[in-house]
Amino acid sequence: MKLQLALDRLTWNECLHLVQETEEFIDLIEVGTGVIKEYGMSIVRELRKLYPDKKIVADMKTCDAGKHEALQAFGAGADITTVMAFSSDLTIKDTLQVAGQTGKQVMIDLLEVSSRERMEQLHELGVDLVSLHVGKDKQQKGVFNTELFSLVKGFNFQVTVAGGINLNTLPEIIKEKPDTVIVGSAITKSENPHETAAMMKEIMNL
Ligand SMILES: O=C(CO)[C@H](O)[C@H](O)COP(=O)(O)O
Repeated sequence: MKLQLALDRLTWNECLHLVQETEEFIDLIEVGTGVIKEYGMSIVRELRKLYPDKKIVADMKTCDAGKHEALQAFGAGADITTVMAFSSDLTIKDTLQVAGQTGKQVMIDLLEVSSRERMEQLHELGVDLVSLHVGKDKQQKGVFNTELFSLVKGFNFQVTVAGGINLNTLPEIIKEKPDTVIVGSAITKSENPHETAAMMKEIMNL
């Protein structure tokens, strides 16, 4: 099971510092949407240069102009780009095509999507990687709940999970055996990100 560090609502230097602090425990670095809006592809390029062997996710949250945005993310060195599940099928197809041509991957963000019918359609489109996600704003009403896994049960997707996951909720989540757990604030706002990331990785390896 992999640990993905989400870098959100942080400055450039904070991002670099946090990756440096947690490097040995994280499998993927996610450059968050807000960080991309602030610094563009430059910070993806910088992280690629600093961490040539780490997988990098550009959380583009693409919902249109799929080809262009996928080329942007992959061109900057990202291994994975994110596309919203509610996007047009054409957007999803285009990004999957670019990923296929470049040997990269598309992660479909299931934020606010709860229909099994859409899961069928995503499967038909050739999607293989999805993210069960409770958004930052909605976390005011509760963080990631394992009931969400029922949405993807029976599909052969690689599953990642995100949404306010912390040391208390992690043990229940890993029982569902997601491929990747995405953690942002619980590490980035921790007093000791190194220690928190280490503890999370240890729980995941149990
Ligand atoms: O995609 C995101 C926000 O849209 C975050 O990367 C994801 O929710 C993880 O961060 P946190 O653990 O702080 O919720």
